[in-house]
Amino acid sequence: MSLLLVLHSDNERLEAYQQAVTQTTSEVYSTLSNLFSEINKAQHSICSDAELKLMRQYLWTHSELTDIARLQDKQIICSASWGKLASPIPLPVPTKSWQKSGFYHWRNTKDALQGTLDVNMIANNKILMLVAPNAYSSISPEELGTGFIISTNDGYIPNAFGPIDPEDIIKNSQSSFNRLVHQKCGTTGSGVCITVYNSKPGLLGKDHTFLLVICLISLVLSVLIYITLISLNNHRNSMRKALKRALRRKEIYVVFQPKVQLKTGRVVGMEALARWHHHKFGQVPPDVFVNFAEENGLMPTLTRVVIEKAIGLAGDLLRQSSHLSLNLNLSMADLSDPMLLNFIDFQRQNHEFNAEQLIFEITETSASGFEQIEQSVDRFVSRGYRISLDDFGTGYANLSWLSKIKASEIKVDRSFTHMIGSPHSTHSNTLDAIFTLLDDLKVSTVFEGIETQQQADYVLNHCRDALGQGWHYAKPMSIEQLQQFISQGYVSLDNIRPASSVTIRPMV
Ligand SMILES: Nc1nc2c(ncn2[C@@H]2O[C@@H]3COP(=O)(O)O[C@H]4[C@@H](O)[C@H](n5cnc6c(=O)[nH]c(N)nc65)O[C@@H]4COP(=O)(O)O[C@H]3[C@H]2O)c(=O)[nH]1
Repeated sequence: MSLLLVLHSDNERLEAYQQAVTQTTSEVYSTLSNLFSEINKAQHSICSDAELKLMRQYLWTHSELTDIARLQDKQIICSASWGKLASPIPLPVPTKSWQKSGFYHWRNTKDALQGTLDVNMIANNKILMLVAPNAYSSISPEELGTGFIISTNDGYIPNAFGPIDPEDIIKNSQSSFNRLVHQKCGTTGSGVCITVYNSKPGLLGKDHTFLLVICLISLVLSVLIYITLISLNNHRNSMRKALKRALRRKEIYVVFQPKVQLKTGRVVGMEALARWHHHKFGQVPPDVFVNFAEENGLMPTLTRVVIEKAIGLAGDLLRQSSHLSLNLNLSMADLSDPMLLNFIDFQRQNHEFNAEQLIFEITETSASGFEQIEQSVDRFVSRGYRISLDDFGTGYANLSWLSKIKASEIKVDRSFTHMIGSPHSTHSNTLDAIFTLLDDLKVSTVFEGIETQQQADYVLNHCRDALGQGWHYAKPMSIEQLQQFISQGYVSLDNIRPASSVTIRPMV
């Protein structure tokens, strides 16, 4: 990520650098072409005092030049700095000549007058300009490894600066992982191309302080990640220990949520839901500790504790009211637990109620191991227990499950119930499809998560025999509250109505 940001900022900086080189080049080129035409236009006699005066005025006002000279027969005969020469100086061989325009160029050649400095020179048949070596100093790159190249459209390079052979950059002008290259042609008004490059993009080009800062930041981040992972691991470890202890001490407790027949408002059963309160972690949500138990192989114990507690609390009620059922949640691991059925039988026989009053909820979480699940379900059914398909509509293989698993109840996930009243047409289409499917299946259907009267009415209008569960009727509660709820009817508890105009009737 940080590398990408560095590369992005490298690109932006190179773009700005290209603009600066383009601007300086335009200025130098327009100065030179103005001077050529101004001196030509002046029509003074060659090397006269008037011409020398004019050349000096130009020289002093243009810092890009070190001298302006007058030529005759390819020899220098006077210059703004040196005046009339005692004897003419022949011009060196140019690096490049353009026959058509009559211009010559010398790149990095010894100054034709003094022979000391390496300069760039440009001339036509009459005038020679010596370009100051510092003409481009204002755009010398600050970045390590950055340079520029000015090239004409016939491939000649009048000026270049930077650590890499300019020919090499022009030949391979594509950017690569170790070189960023930007090239633009025709933007200076003189037809030349400006190429800028960074031969050390990304972290390669950063100075030691920058790299040190990056290393320190990475180190601090690694340490933070390490500490977070360690503390997460410690948290998991201490949670694992706490859950084990809670299971050993049977501190997991059970609450019950009533299941209501929508058309009569009668309570027909209840679902047992596990709860865990820990002095340090607080009230841990069941989704969390159930998953945690699954991941840590604690599921067989958790399921046994919940079943024992739920039957222990609700057993008498079930014996006295044979029309009531108790829903218990099972995980996939429980289905393949060979001793679980015997444990359930034992708990049930202690309280002497019918096997069919127990409904075991299973959730489709994976399409794998399907045959094994089918066999386990058959074992439960053969002992008289009932099976409920929980969270219907959210699993992997609803229809194939329905055709093979001997489920006597389907619990429609609350996400569907919550679509009721939604203005989206896709939601009402989905609901229509669910109701048609359920109508064909002819099994008992429970709508989970009914929270409003509107939802209760809608379900009842589409499915006369539907059962419902949700906060509209009651939230999960203790067994004492449940008994009171059943005997009084929920109207007196929450002051809410049953579906349509149905009145709730006290049970038992
Ligand atoms: N928003 C909304 N929620 C409603 C409403 N009515 C009921 N609920 C919640 O919906 C969940 C229904 O249980 P579930 O689908 O079996 O889903 C359960 C079940 O899969 C799992 N679970 C709970 N107890 C046990 C257990 O003893 N064993 C196993 N294996 N899983 C359990 O944890 C899940 C969550 O349990 P809870 O948090 O108790 O959440 C419960 C219940 O409190 C409503 O109107 N609106």
